[in-house]
Amino acid sequence: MQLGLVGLGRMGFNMRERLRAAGHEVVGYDRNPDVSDAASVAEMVEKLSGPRIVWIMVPHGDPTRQTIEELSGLLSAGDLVIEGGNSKFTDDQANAALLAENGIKYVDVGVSGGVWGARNGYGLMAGGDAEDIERALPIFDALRPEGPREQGFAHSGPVGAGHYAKMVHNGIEYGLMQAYAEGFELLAASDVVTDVPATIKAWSQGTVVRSWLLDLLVRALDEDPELAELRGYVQDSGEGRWTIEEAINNAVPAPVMTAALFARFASRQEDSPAMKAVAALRNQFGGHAVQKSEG
Ligand SMILES: O=C(O)[C@H](O)[C@@H](O)[C@H](O)[C@H](O)COP(=O)(O)O
Repeated sequence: MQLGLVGLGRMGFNMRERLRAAGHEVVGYDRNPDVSDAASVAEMVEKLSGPRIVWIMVPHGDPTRQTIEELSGLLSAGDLVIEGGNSKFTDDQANAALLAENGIKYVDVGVSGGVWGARNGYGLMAGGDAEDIERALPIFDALRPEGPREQGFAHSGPVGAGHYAKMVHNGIEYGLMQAYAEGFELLAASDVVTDVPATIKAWSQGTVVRSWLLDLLVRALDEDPELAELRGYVQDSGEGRWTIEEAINNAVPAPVMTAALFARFASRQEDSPAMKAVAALRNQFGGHAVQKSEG
C-alpha cells in the first residue's frame, strides 16, 4: 500500500521504517531535508496516486491544525487523512469537518509505544467510520505488534475515540509511573532494604506488579542505581491534564491520576509558595519554627 507521512521526528521516522519493512511504499515529508522524501507537503502529495492516504505525525495543536489545513487544499474527495499525533480528542471533530468540506475522510489514531515501537510495534486506538478504518487496516497491521490484531489495535469508536482512548491510556500511564516512583523513593529512604535496584529488578518476574514500565525502571536503575544523574523535574504534554478535565466533566473520581499530574507540577518548583503559606500559618498559630529562605 502507498501512503504519505507528514512528520519524521522520533515517532514518524521509526514508523516509516516499520511500514517500509512491511512492504508499504511511504513518501515521507519533514521540515528537515535530511530525512524528507519530498521538498514540501505539496510535492509529497504529488508523488501519491489516488485515492490517497496521508498519515500526520507532527506535534499536537498548531502544527497539526496547519497540516490539516494544508492537506485540505491539496487532497481530493475520497482521499483519507489519518491523524496519529497526540491531539486532544476535541480537535478531531474540527479536523474532520474541515476536511469533509472537500470530501476528504478522517480517522484519528492514538499511537503508543514511544521509541520502542519501531521494534515492538505500536499499540493503536482508532476513531472514525468503519469503511475508513477498514481501508487503512494494512497500515495498522504493519504498525501494531505481531500477534492477534485485537491485542494491539482497536476501532474504539467514531472520530475522536482514538485520541480519547489514548488520553485515558496516558492518564493511567501517569498513575502507574507515580506509584512505581513512590515505591522507589520509600525503599531508598528507609535503611531496611539495602539493595534497592536488586529488589526492584526481582519484581520483574512473577510478582503482581511486574510490567513493561517496571522493566524500564529496572533499565534506568541499571544505568544509574540511585538516579543520581537526574533532576526530579518532570514535564507534561497535555494528555494528563485532559484526562483530569474529562474526569471532572463526567464526575468520575480520579484521585490517582490527579495526584500524579500535580506531582509533576510540584517537581518544577524551586520552592513551594503553598508550603511557605503552611509553614507561615503553623508559625502563626503555634509558634512553630520556620526555616528562612536564602538570600
Ligand atoms: O504511550 C506512549 O507512547 C506515550 O504516552 C507517548 O505518547 C508519550 O511519551 C507521552 O505522550 C508523553 O506524555 P507526557 O509528556 O504528558 O508525559
